[in-house]
Amino acid sequence: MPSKPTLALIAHDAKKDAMVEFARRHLDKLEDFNLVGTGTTGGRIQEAFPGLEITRLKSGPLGGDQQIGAMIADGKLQGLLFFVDPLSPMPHDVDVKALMRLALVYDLPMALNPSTADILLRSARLTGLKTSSQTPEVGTFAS
Ligand SMILES: O=C(CO)COP(=O)(O)O
Repeated sequence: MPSKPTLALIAHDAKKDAMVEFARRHLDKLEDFNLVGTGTTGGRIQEAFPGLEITRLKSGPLGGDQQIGAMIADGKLQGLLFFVDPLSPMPHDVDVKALMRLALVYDLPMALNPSTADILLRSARLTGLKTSSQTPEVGTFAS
């Protein structure tokens, strides 16, 4: 039996309630994935839903975004739900940007707000049809 696809959940502080609410709406569906999350986001989800397994990485500002970026580069992630706060300055803005950039480089399904995440989670593409292990065309980066 194929292993479950891996889905990363990340939310900035102002969006953490929205992420918990999103998880509540999709609890059944989320069980179809290996879940990983940045430290605080993962903690909030664990606290709200103790039966749901989620691997917690470091907190975003302490390297969690970069850990998830590395998973994308290694082909270990099939989807990213990243509820971004567009109204607050972030000390780790460069990490946020780098993570989104890798999701774009590898054409990883990525949702940045709950309404798009609702759509993405319904997509068959996310449930195992795609892996992010393809290396982008080297020519893409030629100067
Ligand atoms: O800062 C984050 C993403 O950029 C999220 O990290 P936390 O889930 O640890 O708050």
